[in-house]
Amino acid sequence: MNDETAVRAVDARKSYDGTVALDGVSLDVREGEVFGLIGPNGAGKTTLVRALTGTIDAEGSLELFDGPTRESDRSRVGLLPQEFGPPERLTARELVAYYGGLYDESRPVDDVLADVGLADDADTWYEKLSGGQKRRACVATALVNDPDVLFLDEPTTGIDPAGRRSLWGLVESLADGGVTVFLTSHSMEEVERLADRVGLLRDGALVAVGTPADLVAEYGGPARLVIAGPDVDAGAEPLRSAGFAVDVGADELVLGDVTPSDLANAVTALADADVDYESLTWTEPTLEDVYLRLTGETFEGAFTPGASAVDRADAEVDAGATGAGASAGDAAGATGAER
Ligand SMILES: Nc1ncnc2c1ncn2[C@@H]1O[C@H](COP(=O)(O)OP(=O)(O)OP(=O)(O)O)[C@@H](O)[C@H]1O
Repeated sequence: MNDETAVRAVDARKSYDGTVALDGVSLDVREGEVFGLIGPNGAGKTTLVRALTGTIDAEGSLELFDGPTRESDRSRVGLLPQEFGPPERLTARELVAYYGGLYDESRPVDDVLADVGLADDADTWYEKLSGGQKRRACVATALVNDPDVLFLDEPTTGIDPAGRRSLWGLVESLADGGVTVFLTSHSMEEVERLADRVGLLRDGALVAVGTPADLVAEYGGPARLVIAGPDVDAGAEPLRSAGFAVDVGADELVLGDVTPSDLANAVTALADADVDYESLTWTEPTLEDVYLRLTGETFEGAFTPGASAVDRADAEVDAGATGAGASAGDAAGATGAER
């Protein structure tokens, strides 16, 4: 990454028949940076991608490589639109070759197909590819001109987990090679993994921009401990007496602002009160929490399954082994938790 600006919007505005899609968006993306754009359906992500790539007109200043988007060198730009319906009666190879033919110079088609994991399906009709394979073929059309800036509008929708990971690896290697990537996605895992910085769009306005870690620190909220089981509500009062803030849900207790050093105390309070439970899950905030908090979206039981769950047996063993004065390190170690 360097300090040159690859993508810039200054006060970008767009309305469709009275519907405000972009309400004054300003952002800069540096060369070699992976920028992730997130936001609810209808927030304006696709509209911003279209404005930045010049596929729609918008008010404000839209720039690529320090010049107006409309005047930019198209051969330096790759675009995977959210909706893309190429001719079906072409093989994957012919499709990518067709797009390659639109440029004076393009990459060898088979190399591009190999990059997206379609080497073995190069001669399959587009219409006979699976949904995920079609999406990969579409990604290949965006790569064939070897772009310096690549716009990917929900690239992994419909792609299976292994294919998704291989596409993530591809994006990472493109970024390592200096390609600027502007990515929209509804997968917080994808954005958290790939993006150097993330922007959250809501109602056409950019409400937060930062590195995933900074956004999580600022907006993610506290770590939580979720205690689950049909009889756990009996643990609410003992845990409150032990100093925890406790929310009682359906077959679960949610303890807010729990640090690793608090875990053993919670286990001990449950054991002392003879409360039965099936699982303990300690969860650090993630980008998904940031998203939910900043968009105001929520859903019943909106607790992300933890990265660090202990089953009851392990918890009891650890509580028993360390006694009432269990150390923070022991408890955190039992969950594999990291701060
Ligand atoms: N061609 C269009 N004509 C009329 N309204 C449109 C058009 N394209 C988008 N809109 C409206 O503009 C707003 C932003 O849409 P946009 O597709 O940019 O959102 P998005 O964040 O990409 O959504 P999603 O996550 O569902 O893809 C929405 O209210 C949408 O209905």
